[in-house]
Amino acid sequence: MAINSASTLFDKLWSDHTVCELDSGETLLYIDRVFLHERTGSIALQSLHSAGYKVRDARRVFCTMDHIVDTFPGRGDKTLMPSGSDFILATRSETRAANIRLFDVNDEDQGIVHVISPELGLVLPGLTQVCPDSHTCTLGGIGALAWGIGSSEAEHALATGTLRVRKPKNMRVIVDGELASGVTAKDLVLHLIARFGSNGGAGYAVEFCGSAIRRLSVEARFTLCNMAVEFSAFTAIIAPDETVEDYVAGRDFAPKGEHWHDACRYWRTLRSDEDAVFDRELRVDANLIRPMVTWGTSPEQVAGLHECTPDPETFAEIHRREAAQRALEYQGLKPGQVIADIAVNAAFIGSCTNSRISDLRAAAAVVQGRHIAPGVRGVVVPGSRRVKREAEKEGLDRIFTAAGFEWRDSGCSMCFYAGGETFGAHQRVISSTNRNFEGRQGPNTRTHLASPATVAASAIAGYITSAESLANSESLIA
Ligand SMILES: CC(C)[C@H](C(=O)O)[C@@H](O)C(=O)O
Ligand code: SF4
Repeated sequence: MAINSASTLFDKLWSDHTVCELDSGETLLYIDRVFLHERTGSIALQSLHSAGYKVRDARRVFCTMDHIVDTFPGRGDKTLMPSGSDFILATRSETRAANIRLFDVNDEDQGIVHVISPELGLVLPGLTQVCPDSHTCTLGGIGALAWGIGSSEAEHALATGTLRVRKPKNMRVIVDGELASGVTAKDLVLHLIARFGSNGGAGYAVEFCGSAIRRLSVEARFTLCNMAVEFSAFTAIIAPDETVEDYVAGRDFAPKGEHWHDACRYWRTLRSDEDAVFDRELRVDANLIRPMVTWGTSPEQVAGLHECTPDPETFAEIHRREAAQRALEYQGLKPGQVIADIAVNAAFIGSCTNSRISDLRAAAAVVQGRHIAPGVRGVVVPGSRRVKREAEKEGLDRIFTAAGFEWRDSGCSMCFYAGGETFGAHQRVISSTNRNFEGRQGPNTRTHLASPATVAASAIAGYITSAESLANSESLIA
């Protein structure tokens, strides 16, 4: 096959990990890291075990308890989800039998899978990492080639250290300009999905680049790449730079000494060539982005705070019209309602999208010295126990609890209804998570996705608002 000398970053990582091309048209890729969690990982391990296969190299496999485990302080193996502890116990015994490092319920490094793998330096720029979890694309933020797989693919990766994958096409999303103060990577990704649709990335590996991306912290890059799957992309990636090197340096499992320098030398080659050709290119002007909040039940049903819920009749395509009708009905909203006037019952700060220390700092900065509105329930769930400890060291927990929020232990918690805890039917939740599908936070619970700062401001106001509008309205009252 003729190889074009100019390649994209994605092509380079793909070819660096290619074991061979298969007759099926797939590529057999070398997998550097497999991550598991108790929801799907336990199933993959049990099935592998009962089929009589072994984990090929347990040193490259890690597992955490995040999805089903409760987040109440003092938690144990019992869960609100009926039969949840079966997953926990199975995960513990299977990982022990396979000699896999497990971040158990109360391990001090436990946390949401996509939060802990970069936090501990287990995933690194240029590595391939898979996990039976769709938000594995988060790790593209560090320059890793990471994507979510199914449980049976996880079995294949565990048994062989490789995976058969059909190569997606290349897309480049260039984000130039500067995000206005108070506008975050979450608003950026919601804006992208609003403009190009929740299907806009289907069939592509997306590289984010441009001046606005270079300015993002690594944690913000994780937020952006996290929602690549809500854009239907195979995955997303951002070329590692000095910001990434600073982030990785000194982490527990990061290379040290001479290995560190070798690693950095390799990471600096990890960029798309100037003349690399992308199959599709999109441009976004960061200056135009404002805080965004979803009104419907898909991340593409999203608008700026001062915009209105749409009138479904105005959609030309029938499927969009019907989807909008159904979404408004589920959400208990009418056409033409101003987003910023919608009252909320609950606020949730957490998830692999927005539960890192910078997210908690941003939310705490809004909450400080204020109290959540009467009747609103606020819950903050740090993404990992390390994030929790750091937040407590900085006194963020006290800011949240003084304002009336619950301060939890780490895990996925109410990002995803696992059959246990929920805010309840018809409760309207402003949430820093990534999915607003029907039932996502529990049967008939209504979800509005937003950045942590917007979630915090809305909890204080009792209705959807941005941090900036909250401050403005307070100064008017004062
Ligand atoms: C339970 C798990 C497989 C699922 C995923 O794949 O993403 C969950 O993490 C989610 O966010 O919906
Ligand atoms: S925090 Fe939410 S989105 Fe992330 S892995 Fe857990 S359930 Fe999935």
